[in-house]
Amino acid sequence: MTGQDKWKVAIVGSGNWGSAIAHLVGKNVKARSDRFDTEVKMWCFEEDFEGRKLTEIINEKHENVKYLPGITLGDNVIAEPDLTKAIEGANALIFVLPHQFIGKTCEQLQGKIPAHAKGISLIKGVDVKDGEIHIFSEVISAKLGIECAALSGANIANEVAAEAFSETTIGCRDLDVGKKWASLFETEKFRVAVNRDVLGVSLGGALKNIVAVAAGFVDGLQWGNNAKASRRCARVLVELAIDATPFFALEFFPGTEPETFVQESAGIADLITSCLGGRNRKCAEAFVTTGKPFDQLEKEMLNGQKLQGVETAKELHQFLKTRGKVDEYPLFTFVYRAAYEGVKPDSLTAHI
Ligand SMILES: NC(=O)C1=CN([C@@H]2O[C@H](COP(=O)(O)OP(=O)(O)OC[C@H]3O[C@@H](n4cnc5c(N)ncnc54)[C@H](O)[C@@H]3O)[C@@H](O)[C@H]2O)C=CC1
Ligand SMILES: O=C(CO)COP(=O)(O)O
Repeated sequence: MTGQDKWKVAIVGSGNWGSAIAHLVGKNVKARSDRFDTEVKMWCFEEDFEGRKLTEIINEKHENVKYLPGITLGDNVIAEPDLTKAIEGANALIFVLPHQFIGKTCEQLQGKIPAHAKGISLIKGVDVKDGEIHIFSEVISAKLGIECAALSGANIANEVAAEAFSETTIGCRDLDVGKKWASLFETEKFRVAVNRDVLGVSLGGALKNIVAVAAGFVDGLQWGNNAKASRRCARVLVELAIDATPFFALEFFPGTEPETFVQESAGIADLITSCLGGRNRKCAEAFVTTGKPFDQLEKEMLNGQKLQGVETAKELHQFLKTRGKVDEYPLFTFVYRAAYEGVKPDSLTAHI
């Protein structure tokens, strides 16, 4: 399949971001029916909501009442609880799940996707196993035997769904295919840039989730605005983040283009929006103010949505340990130790 063929789209995932994307894609496939089949199936991990199946409610109300209430999905977006049925006949697959679920989901899809199909990963995280690290586009490609691009940016889902202005980046090795993906997502208010840097686009989104946790600690500590702006807190966090992310990317993912972190929405822009308004930041602030562990805060504060930052900090820590590099990434290591080993968030300034 090339950028010229007509695409039939399926969305694998239906959480907060998955549903926001379904809102955009549902509209775009109708408006661009010369390029896309107008029906979009969206796989939902089935659950009960107020005594009924969530998929039934979504298909009746055209709204994901649990993960994106108040936003219409369009009657051409069909929620489907059976994964195999959801992807049947599709040749363009959008993967948008919390990163901890993608491995098992791909295993269920093995042998069911034609080799000419195209994939795109909207997942922010990394896969760490047996001392190896991979971005999720690589995991999807390896497990399903299809080309897989990446989309990432400063994209808080509720804002994108409400059609507030946002930018994003698609990394795709074949630029024609990348442009076709862009035409599936782009609206006047959701601007899409395309480059070939699948690694940089993916790593910016994965690593900023850890930094957003540290930013939440700083907010929770309530040291005031002077401290937030000081060299040892916010500025150091951001400076370290700006350094550490491309440094990590170039060390372990050779071929990453460092400009992506500076120029693209998938880089610093996402770092900023996540440190200001993301779920990782919010729960990390509460971690400091309440003293509750992250898994409890996730349950109490996110209504089924999933935190990615502390999990990524743990996975990255395991990886850095196997490579003897823990001390070379003090910010990532600090977040791991504060989240899992009882290191006090207020010792941040001593650690970085
Ligand atoms: N929400 C946001 O603002 C943004 C999220 N992202 C990224 O997109 C990815 C998906 O995030 P969201 O759509 O927000 O998800 P979410 O955080 O809303 O997670 C809830 C989703 O996980 C599903 N789920 C729960 N248990 C499952 C299981 N065992 N197997 C499969 N699915 C299961 C739920 O059914 C639900 O659809 C993440 O990597 C996230 O970092 C990227 C940009 C913005
Ligand atoms: O990726 C995001 C914004 O671009 C969302 O970040 P959180 O998962 O911290 O909400």
